[in-house]
Amino acid sequence: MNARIIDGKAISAAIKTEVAQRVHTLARQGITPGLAVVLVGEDPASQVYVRNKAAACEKAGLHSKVIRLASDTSEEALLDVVRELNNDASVHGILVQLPLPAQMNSSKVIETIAPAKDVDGFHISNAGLLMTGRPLVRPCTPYGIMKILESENTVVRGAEAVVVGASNIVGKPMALLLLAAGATVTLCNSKTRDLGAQTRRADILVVATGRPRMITGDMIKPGAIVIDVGINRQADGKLTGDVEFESACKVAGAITPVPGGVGPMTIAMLLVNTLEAAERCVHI
Ligand SMILES: Nc1nc(=O)c2c([nH]1)NC[C@@H]1CN(c3ccc(C(=O)N[C@@H](CCC(=O)O)C(=O)O)cc3)C=[N+]21
Repeated sequence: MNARIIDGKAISAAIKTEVAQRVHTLARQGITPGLAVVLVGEDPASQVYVRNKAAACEKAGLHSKVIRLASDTSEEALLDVVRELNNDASVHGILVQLPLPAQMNSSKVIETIAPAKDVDGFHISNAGLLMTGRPLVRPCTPYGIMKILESENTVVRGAEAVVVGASNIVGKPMALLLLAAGATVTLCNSKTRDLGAQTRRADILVVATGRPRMITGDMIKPGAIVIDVGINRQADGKLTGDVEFESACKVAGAITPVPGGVGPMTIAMLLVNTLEAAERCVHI
């Protein structure tokens, strides 16, 4: 058997087209959705992501600005920038690129962002709303994965879903979104005993560990849908996921590639979250 390769670029393009239409509708009411991305330091990977986000905004008709701060910026100076953006009516979404330099307390920075402008969905208030089943802003990567499942017509209700990796950014919100959609969810972490025994039960397997190729074909249930969140740069410069693609393809029913899978969806959902933050300004 050979897995169907899920085209995250195509799914994200369709979402971005829909965003562009809704941006056009808002424009008639005199509102242009605005995203502010704050980048502290010169991490080259972060620079690439930030450029991609800005380009995607421009293409969909959103306004975006990037605020670049030196890597030795103090936490208080960054908090001042965030507070200023909170008070800026032209800014509907604020994203502080992670990871932050060591002198910064990321939680404190995230908790300073106004929850309604927290388009990453990382603020404790958005995390709490998601946990209690009335989400406001959903984290972009898990939200994008739900859109992939929808686009693949995957039956989530009643399915066995296994999430590997329990981060606040991907694993935990992913588990909550799958649970809300009716899946039976197992959330694995780095201490999980016999990981393969867990992953082999999964109809839906989401892997977000940051460990290149750790999930191999023998750990996958035949016919499963496999979602690879990993983006690992190899020595040869190429990207690889957290799933060993070649062996996984022989067992899975469908699989997301890296690149071209989850990554583009994250950006598309960032646009959706920013658009919806702007739409909420009209409705209240
Ligand atoms: N506050 C915050 N929010 C984030 O959402 C956030 C962050 N910090 N820090 C870094 C990670 C990483 N991230 C990616 C987004 C898109 C791609 C993406 O579009 N990837 C393409 C190509 C990537 C390439 O070629 O380098 C793909 O997978 O096809 C990747 C990674 C968002 N992040």
